[in-house]
Amino acid sequence: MISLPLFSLLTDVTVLAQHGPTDVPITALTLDSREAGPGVAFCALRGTATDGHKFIAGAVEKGLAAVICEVLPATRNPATAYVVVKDSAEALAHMAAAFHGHPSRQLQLIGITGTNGKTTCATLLHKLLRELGYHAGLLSTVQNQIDEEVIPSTHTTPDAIRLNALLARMVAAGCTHACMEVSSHAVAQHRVTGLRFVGGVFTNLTHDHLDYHGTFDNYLKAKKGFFDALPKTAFALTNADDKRGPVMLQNTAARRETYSLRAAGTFRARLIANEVHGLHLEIEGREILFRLIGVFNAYNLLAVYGAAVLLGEDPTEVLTILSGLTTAPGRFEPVVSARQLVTGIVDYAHTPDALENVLQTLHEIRQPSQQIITVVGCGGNRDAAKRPIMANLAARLSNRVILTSDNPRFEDPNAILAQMQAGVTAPDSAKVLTVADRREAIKQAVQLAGADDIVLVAGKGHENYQEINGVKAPFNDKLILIEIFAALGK
Ligand SMILES: CC(=O)N[C@H]1[C@@H](OP(=O)(O)OP(=O)(O)OC[C@H]2O[C@@H](n3ccc(=O)[nH]c3=O)[C@H](O)[C@@H]2O)O[C@H](CO)[C@@H](O)[C@@H]1O[C@H](C)C(=O)N[C@@H](C)C(=O)N[C@H](CCC(=O)O)C(=O)O
Ligand SMILES: Nc1ncnc2c1ncn2[C@@H]1O[C@H](COP(=O)(O)OP(=O)(O)OP(=O)(O)O)[C@@H](O)[C@H]1O
Ligand SMILES: N[C@H](CCC[C@H](N)C(=O)O)C(=O)O
Ligand SMILES: [Mg+2]
Repeated sequence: MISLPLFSLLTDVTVLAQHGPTDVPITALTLDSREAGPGVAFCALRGTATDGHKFIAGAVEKGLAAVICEVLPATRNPATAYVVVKDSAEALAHMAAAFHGHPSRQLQLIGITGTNGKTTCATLLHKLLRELGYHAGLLSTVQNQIDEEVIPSTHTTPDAIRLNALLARMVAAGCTHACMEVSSHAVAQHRVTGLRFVGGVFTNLTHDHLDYHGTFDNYLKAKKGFFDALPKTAFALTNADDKRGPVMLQNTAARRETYSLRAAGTFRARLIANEVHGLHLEIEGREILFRLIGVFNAYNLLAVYGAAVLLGEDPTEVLTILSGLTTAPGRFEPVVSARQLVTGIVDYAHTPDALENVLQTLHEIRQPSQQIITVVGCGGNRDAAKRPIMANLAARLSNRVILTSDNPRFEDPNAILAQMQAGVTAPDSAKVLTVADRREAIKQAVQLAGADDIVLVAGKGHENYQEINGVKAPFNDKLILIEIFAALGK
């Protein structure tokens, strides 16, 4: 069990005031008063729904060792240490890193940020490092991994306590490298503050999460914040073809590197062909076939190639391994029916840009006779502005569309669907059906599909649940597609 004196956790924290004992032993950190108890240091965070400061008194009653807060409570327990800081989330991140012995400093830690492609790039880089022979960890939306051991993930980027605990487990298991996704929420909430990265990668920035960040500019600032905090020993690798790619490098101390399919850059690729069985690319003079499909994946592959070369790996060996890798679960994943009459594609496209890319890719690789039937929904309690845009795109780029539910959470599924329908233009409306029940929607799409047609089921990818009113019921697009193909004899 870890037990460290409070003062040793505060080395990197700017303390405004301190009351009570300073050398109390801390055996656990928490950001949730419900986990309070003897030996625990509770950080009171201001959240989106409530304020952790409200729970300080209740937590202290449970025998808390220390409280980290922005506002000192008027009544205090003399046996408890109170540490006043400017920003509790920032303080918590530094304390969590110190509590776990700064595991990021013992790893080659690479962070990947951007609207789309983080999971794909982090997963590919992890697979690549494993095939190069390293012990390596992964923190991603789909799952966390220590080498091949899978640890379920709850967030794209876990909170600072869980994050540092996971990195420490990686170090203990002998990992030399770790790849992680850095979400904009994580940057805004200081989940990654205090970590030492050897490299940062930016994929792209398009519409998402405006409900949380308020404006696109704030969303951009959150992503850029990650690059701004990179040390000068790190590399900062950005997508030169993305409108916001160069902005990411503006204020970073890190070594500035770029990748591009269209312009000059440290790492350059040329698209030779984008076909149903994969991508044919020329990377730095070498022509290679890859198993991933879609031009967007050419960017992901190039980003991963660049990161690996910047880590000092041999370019030829990296390309050889990359050419054999398959995509992350639920990312443009083909599901072919037993009798091969219909092709299903399960994809995690849950933003307008991702959906457009995936549909565009299907247009590029399909035979002219193949129809595209799209099943798509938009998440509840998430950015509502993307709903009409996604429905509009789906209708414009598909032969038929079934609008359905995707984790309605605490919203009325029919209200979400009405907002989606509002984006469909009158000429496209005849192509669009609305079926709130997702299983029924997938079934109707498969029924509509003729021989050889393509059914795209978008939005949930690897997810194995449908979240309705706070309850996650088992639901997996891929398994349901397989079941429906069998039931309908396709
Ligand atoms: C919007 C958001 O990011 N919310 C995260 C945030 O919760 P919150 O701000 O709502 O917290 P709150 O309920 O207001 O409570 C404030 C504080 O009081 C504490 N509290 C609360 C009640 C109590 O009795 N006692 C107590 O101490 C809470 O523990 C919290 O520290 O802090 C929590 C603890 O770290 C997170 O679990 C929670 O993630 C929620 C579940 C979530 O859905 N987050 C999503 C949006 C998210 O983070 N997504 C990103 C990116 C997705 C992507 O594009 O890939 C991710 O990285 O996963
Ligand atoms: N480089 C890319 N550019 C645009 N779209 C992409 C790119 N890579 C993947 N996509 C699309 O975005 C979807 C999500 O990809 P991925 O899971 O890799 O992104 P992510 O950034 O991890 O998403 P999240 O923020 O939800 O964790 C994919 O299913 C695909 O449709
Ligand atoms: N990381 C994203 C995932 C969205 C996936 C989609 N299926 C949804 O539920 O909206 C989020 O939490 O906003
Ligand atoms: Mg992800």
